[in-house]
Amino acid sequence: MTDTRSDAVPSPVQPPRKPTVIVDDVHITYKVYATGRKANAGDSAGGHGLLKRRSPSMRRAEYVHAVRGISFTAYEGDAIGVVGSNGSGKSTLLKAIAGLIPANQGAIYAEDNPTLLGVNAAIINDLSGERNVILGGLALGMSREEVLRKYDDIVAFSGLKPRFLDLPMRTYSSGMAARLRFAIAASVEHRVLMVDEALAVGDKGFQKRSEQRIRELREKAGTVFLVSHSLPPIQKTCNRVLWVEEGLLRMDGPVDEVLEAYTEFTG
Ligand SMILES: Nc1ncnc2c1ncn2[C@@H]1O[C@H](COP(=O)(O)OP(=O)(O)OP(=O)(O)O)[C@@H](O)[C@H]1O
Repeated sequence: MTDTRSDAVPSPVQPPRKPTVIVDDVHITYKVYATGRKANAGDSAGGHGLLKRRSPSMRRAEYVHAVRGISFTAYEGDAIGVVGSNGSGKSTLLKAIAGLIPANQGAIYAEDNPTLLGVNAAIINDLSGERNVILGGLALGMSREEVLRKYDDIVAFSGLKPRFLDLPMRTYSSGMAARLRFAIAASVEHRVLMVDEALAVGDKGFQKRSEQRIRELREKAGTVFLVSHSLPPIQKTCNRVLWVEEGLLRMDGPVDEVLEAYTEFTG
């Protein structure tokens, strides 16, 4: 439509921003089998219950509608904070964007393969930190030579003392393991990187390095999603925030505006 008003000021022409992720009316429902007493009410004919094999028909299926019709578009250069109460559907949404769980309804279009980096990301606990760096790098598409070239930087970024690198990862604290995972993932340039709570685990130095890395990824026109219950990392790195509550997108907008409303909501 043409603006015919004589006082209309022509806006400067901006190059169109390129979408990297389009989430279109996505619904995700988990089907869970309840194993509580009620669910096993028909299961009382003999046996001591706990270890007894139950046929699926005897278990009560329940449905958790974790994401209920969320839509938004992310663009290159966006760093998007994702906030919301516990259990509101943030991780479920990111897992679906990463292609780890299917949407029951709606569609997700993503450029490249979005990488989800979570505190629970796969790591082989019986292998040493060193082996995990190499395997993790290979899994992210680096060549062996590339991983070896970046190895020292990855370890330095993680802030782990080198002696730990020879030990199996099961001997690491959860914070140490999360730092190493972030360091591995941050060594690759991602078009779409999603970080779920990983920044909350490190000390101040690690948090600074992580925030800096997120800014760099964003400057290189990647898209970063950052789920966090701690708001300062979002304030420091993001240009936009999605607020998810009870599976619905409650707000999508500039950082200050959304965080102000969210803080008011959470008290
Ligand atoms: N694997 C699963 N099976 C069944 N229900 C699940 C599963 N994962 C999550 N849920 C349920 O889906 C809903 C959303 O969970 P989700 O983990 O996405 O929330 P969240 O916003 O990331 O929470 P938090 O901030 O506590 O990490 C919750 O009700 C949760 O109980």
